Amino acid sequence: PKSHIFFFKTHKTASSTILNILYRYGESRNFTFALPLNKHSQLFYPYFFASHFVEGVSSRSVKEFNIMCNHMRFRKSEVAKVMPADTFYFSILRHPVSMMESIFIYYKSIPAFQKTRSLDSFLENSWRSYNASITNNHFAHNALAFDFGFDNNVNEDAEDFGEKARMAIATIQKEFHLILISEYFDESMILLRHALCWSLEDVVSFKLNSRSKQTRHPLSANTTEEIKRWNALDWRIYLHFNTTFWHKVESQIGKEQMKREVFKLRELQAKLAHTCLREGEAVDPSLIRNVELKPFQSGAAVIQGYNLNSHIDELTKTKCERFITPELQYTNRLYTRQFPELTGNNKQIKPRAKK
Ligand SMILES: Nc1ncnc2c1ncn2[C@@H]1O[C@H](COP(=O)(O)OS(=O)(=O)O)[C@@H](OP(=O)(O)O)[C@H]1O
Repeated sequence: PKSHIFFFKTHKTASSTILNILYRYGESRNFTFALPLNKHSQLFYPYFFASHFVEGVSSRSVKEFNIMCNHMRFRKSEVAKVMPADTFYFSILRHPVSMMESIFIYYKSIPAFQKTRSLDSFLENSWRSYNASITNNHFAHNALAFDFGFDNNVNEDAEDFGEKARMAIATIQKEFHLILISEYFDESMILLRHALCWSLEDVVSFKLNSRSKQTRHPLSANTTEEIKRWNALDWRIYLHFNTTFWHKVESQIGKEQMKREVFKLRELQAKLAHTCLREGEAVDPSLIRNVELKPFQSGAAVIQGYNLNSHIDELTKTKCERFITPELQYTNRLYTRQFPELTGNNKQIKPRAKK
């Protein structure tokens, strides 16, 4: 199995669910994580990543890192300074239309969205009134391309658009071993487990960071097309890697084997949900009984979490708890475990605001 792993955590793409898988895998094997400096929850996003953002790099207190997976603005040359040469690089993309719908609600308080009623009204004026130079507005325009380190302020009608899109795709292709697709999350987990030589049990998860139904908004056909035009660079990148994803499925696993493994994975997940979860599924934050397990809330989104079954033994409880521990709390815990000398008992350990 691979033990040097870099997961590039993109925004609103099911990346927190993958982060949880990596945290659990690494924690149970005593792996060392490349965590953000000073107990931050992210690697100083939206600045371009620099190796000294990782705790233990400047101080040289860590000899070797196994896993790096927190939010960053990607820069391969800097990641390569932290991670060993044989590191496996992977990431995940989501359909730019549903991604934008999620982003609009989750980042409702960024300047570009703050005063807009709906995604439709934002898109009606975006070509004229979007101001790229204001902090955090990058979430509103080709957010995926921005995360990967490209210029996100590009227009489909510009003469050099095709060249920019080809360059972005070629760069991602060169720098990553595997690109997963949110819409095919379970299939993605099967591809990942094969690439990492992991067992099926290693990629079992519960969906984290999902929005409550009341904060989801169906989009019209017109809005869908507008989003594809506005986020044309993300759309091109997504189309390309959606195709390569299915090529990989066929060449590396085969469609029939994939079906069988996805079926088994869902069975394992259902069984675990039955054992661990009080309601058997995600619930709104107001219904979460243990405040320690409440996920971070943002913008106009209601982000769901889980309650544990009350009648489970201690060992099972510890296991179940790891599956439903939100990103910020889990990152804090790993940091405390990894750097006990930097987290004296007198320092309070509480989740920081994330975005
Ligand atoms: N397993 C699985 N399959 C499909 N989709 C999933 C899965 N896990 C999480 N999600 C959806 O991903 C959205 C949250 O993404 P992130 O965790 O990347 O968000 S964040 O950037 O870390 O805040 C969020 O999307 P929205 O609900 O549309 O906002 C989650 O519902």
